[in-house]
Amino acid sequence: MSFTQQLAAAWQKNNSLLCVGLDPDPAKFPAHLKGRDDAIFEFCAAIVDATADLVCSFKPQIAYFAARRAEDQLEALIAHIHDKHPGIPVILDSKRGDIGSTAEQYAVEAFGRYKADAVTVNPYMGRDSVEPYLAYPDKGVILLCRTSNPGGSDLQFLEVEGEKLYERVARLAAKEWNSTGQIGLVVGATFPAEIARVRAIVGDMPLLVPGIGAQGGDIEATVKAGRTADATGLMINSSRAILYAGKDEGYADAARKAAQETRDAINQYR
Ligand SMILES: O=C(O)c1cc(=O)[nH]c(=O)n1[C@@H]1O[C@H](COP(=O)(O)O)[C@@H](O)[C@H]1O
Repeated sequence: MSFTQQLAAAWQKNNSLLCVGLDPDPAKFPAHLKGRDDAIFEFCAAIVDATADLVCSFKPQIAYFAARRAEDQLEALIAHIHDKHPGIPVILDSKRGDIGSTAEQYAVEAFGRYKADAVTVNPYMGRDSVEPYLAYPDKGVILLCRTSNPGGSDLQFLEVEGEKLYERVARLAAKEWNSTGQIGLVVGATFPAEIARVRAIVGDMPLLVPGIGAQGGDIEATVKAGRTADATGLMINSSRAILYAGKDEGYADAARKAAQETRDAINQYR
């Protein structure tokens, strides 16, 4: 099954547009996990098991694993999701962006090593930095377009030949690069007007929308700007607000409650 088919099935099955981001920071772990060799895996797997029926996808962020030499725990976590919660797509958030021959290696990393269903990619080096990922016809390739961070405007909002740079990325992605039909775009929840603009350019393409929760993006504005005619089309990511909803041994239950509330808040506006 392709990434977009898997995502469509997960939207339906769990009645959810919520993507739980897995950004494990050991400094924020509950005391009973501190000092354990497998703490990162244990922390994330408990969150995954507590929220898997409430989400349309999981998004592990590679830096949180690589910074602590915990890539083996990232591999184990993705295998755990595939094994215990089949059908929930895993987006590896690595935001790679390099020229073709090196991008080929990053694609092997994401799809061969980690067995992710989709990967985030920085397309600002152009077409040939995206193409190597499209050699995997069933895999999702989610391109940064209009990012949620304040500095995103420094470059992405520049006017180029009559359009904004992020609009050019959206147009190229939808009209010229999408040979597999598996491209998606990142648009921040902190910029709902631009979500609407991107939606108008790209049709039904899936949008990964981070920025609700800890970054303060507005759920109602995000959903109304980004939903498709069938009230799907979005993977609305929340990481810290779910992962660290609780501080003690009950953290997974607290994460479930936060995920449920977020999913329901999103569904209210679909
Ligand atoms: O590609 C991303 O996932 C991403 C793009 C973007 O524009 N903004 C953004 O915050 N992200 C990621 O989404 C997550 C947001 O985390 P929280 O702010 O804790 O919900 C982090 O993993 C970020 O790296």
